Amino acid sequence: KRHKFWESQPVGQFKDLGDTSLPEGPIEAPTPLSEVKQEPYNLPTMYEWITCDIDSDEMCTKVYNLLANNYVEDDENMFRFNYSKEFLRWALRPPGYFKSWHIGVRVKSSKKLVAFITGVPARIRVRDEIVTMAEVNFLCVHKKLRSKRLAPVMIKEVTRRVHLENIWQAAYTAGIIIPTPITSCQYWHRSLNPKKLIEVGFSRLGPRMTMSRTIKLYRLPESTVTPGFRKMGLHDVPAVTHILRNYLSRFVVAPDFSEHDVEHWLLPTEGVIDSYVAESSKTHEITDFCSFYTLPSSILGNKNHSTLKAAYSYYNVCTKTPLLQLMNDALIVAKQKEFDVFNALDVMNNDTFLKELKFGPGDGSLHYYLYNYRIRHTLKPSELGLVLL
Ligand SMILES: COc1cccc(CC(=N)NC(=O)c2cccnc2OC2CCNCC2)c1
Repeated sequence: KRHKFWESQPVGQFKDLGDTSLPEGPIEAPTPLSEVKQEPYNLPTMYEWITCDIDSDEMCTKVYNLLANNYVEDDENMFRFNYSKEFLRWALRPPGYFKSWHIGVRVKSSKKLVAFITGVPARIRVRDEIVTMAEVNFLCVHKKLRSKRLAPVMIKEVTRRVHLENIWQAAYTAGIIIPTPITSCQYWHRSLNPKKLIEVGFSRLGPRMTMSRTIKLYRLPESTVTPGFRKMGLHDVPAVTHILRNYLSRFVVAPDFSEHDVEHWLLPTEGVIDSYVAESSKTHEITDFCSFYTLPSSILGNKNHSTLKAAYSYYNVCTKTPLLQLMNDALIVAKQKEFDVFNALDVMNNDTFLKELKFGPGDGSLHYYLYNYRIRHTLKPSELGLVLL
């Protein structure tokens, strides 16, 4: 398949798959900062670049509305991600973030925001190398401006601004296959509110299943079972960082989280991120940890429901409690918080609980990519320890 743009970029090329003579690591060397293009790429005449200050409620609302109306839909165009403003502020302002990497395109005359792309800095370990990368996300072009080849120029502009900060690698995901996935993950869904999921067409009643039998199948206990299971607090950051770093060290690609990163990414924020620890009553040590983020979807064209409340598995670590039991407790608290569905990818050790906890396979894949970094062999999802938002 012709990938005009991606065949011009420093990414693994399909033709290179299997060529073990190519070294693992950066594909192109950094260029001297003086040689990085100083001015923004050209846009079609009537459009201009803007840096989106998401601290401003007005700008954050414009970004929210652009995404809510034009961002990723499922394959059957029945649902569209509906990231909240609080979620966007959390996702885009981690330690060391750059405002200049929150990039918008607007119509010069009307000042209407018509496209968006972002990067946030992250230290990512690839095998034994820790690489500071940009995590690129939220690439969105207004539905009315599709096929104007805006996406390539937005990708080049975020790349240019990342280069200006002396960062030369990036990580990103997509639901489509472009050159070249480092791994391809399956997504799985665990019904929490099966009646609503069937009403809105997210799920279908199984063969030889009635609605009441289906509701009974997915029923969960009212309360969690793990002793010492409680919400994570600020004072847990050092212990959570310790067990999380140890756990993530097992994977080929994983974030290199500091305590400061854990404080940002994993401390509970209402309606954005939920995280729980299991504290031993005897030793008071933190033995386990689970977390999920809140990403609702708009339901397109259902007369009774407008929003699907979805939880997405984030990072989970077990040192004492069986992962099956810890994740069942995560399902229980998600149900208590009235989520309709709990989603997970088959990354890390998730495949050990998905089927047993009654997750069903989703109808698509999520592909992970690195920019300007070659991985010698495509990874299995279980070798990946990175969850993007
Ligand atoms: C249910 O509403 C949807 C609205 C839009 C798209 C999809 C399907 C889909 N593409 N799902 C995922 O990509 C996905 C499924 C399970 C876990 N994480 C996921 O994506 C995350 C991570 C990548 N950025 C989007 C959120 C579903």
